[in-house]
Amino acid sequence: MDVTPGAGHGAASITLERIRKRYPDGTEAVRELSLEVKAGELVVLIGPSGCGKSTVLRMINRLIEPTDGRILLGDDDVTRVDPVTLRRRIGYVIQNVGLFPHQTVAANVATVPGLLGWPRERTRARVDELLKLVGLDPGQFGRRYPHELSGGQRQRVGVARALAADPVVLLMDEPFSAVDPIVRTRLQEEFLRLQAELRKTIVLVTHDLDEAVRLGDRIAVLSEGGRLEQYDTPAAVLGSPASPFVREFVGADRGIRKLAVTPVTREVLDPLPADGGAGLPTVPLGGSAYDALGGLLTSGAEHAVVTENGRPVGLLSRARVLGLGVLD
Ligand SMILES: Nc1ncnc2c1ncn2[C@@H]1O[C@H](COP(=O)(O)OP(=O)(O)OP(=O)(O)O)[C@@H](O)[C@H]1O
Repeated sequence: MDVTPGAGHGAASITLERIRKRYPDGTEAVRELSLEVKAGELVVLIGPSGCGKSTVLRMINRLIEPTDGRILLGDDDVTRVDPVTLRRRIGYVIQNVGLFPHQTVAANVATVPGLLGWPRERTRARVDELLKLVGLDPGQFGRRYPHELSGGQRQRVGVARALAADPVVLLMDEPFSAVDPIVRTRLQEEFLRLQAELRKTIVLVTHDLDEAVRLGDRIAVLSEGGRLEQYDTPAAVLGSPASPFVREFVGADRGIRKLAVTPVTREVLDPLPADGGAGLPTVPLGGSAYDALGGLLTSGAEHAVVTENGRPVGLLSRARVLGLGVLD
């Protein structure tokens, strides 16, 4: 089994082997797709509307049955596992969360532990732990009903519910798209922190390229019929699109987007001047080239001092930063 270093407890790889989905009306939603997601990896499926992203996601937890092909969770063929048992091992988060409106937040999060017959105390402790994990105070929010929450809070409850029974895989279909852009960015940041801790295997569907670039360890770009156009890191998808389709899809501003996923490394630094760069703006080593450029433009300076643990290690020029956004 393919596992990324530091994969979370029980995280399983997902292997799609030549899967196909033809709906009863003859629509070929997915013609043939093979894809491997390593244990502990966050993979984003992106592509234009109708290209089959949701169909692929729902075949993994068998809300939709594949017409052909195999899907493995770790070494288990999902088509041989009872679908209900399967879904308890897989967390699923959808756009409008799908919380039960007449149940409290705590009861919503406790859904799967309840189905699994966990003792009440264990369930209660788990619910409290998860609400804290997603940044909601259990005492304050546990007794509320979904309509008494903001959109962002509902989304967090959705994530807590999906994580409740410690699933081996998390599937997320446009999880952050129902909230406004500012809340979305904050939820994405919180989610990345959570994932750094949990290291679940996650497949996330989105329309939003910035979200894909920000969240994905790897991005799978799909075109109509679930055709895999490129499967690579965000920097590679932006920097070296594998086909005219991908080039067009990632758009004209991909150079800027590439800066956002490219760190400032020692290789691009010049030596510090004799005065140590006094008065120049500072940027951290390992920070994004995009943020470094932002710092340079805001201060109006041509150079910034790059620091590591607060100590200056070199000089970064505007030209060097812009060079990092140059594309193949
Ligand atoms: N139950 C169904 N019966 C027939 N065709 C369907 C069914 N569900 C989806 N489709 C079709 O399958 C194709 C893929 O749909 P899917 O929802 O997987 O795409 P998507 O990439 O997730 O789209 P979007 O980004 O708009 O949500 C589309 O052409 C859609 O119309």
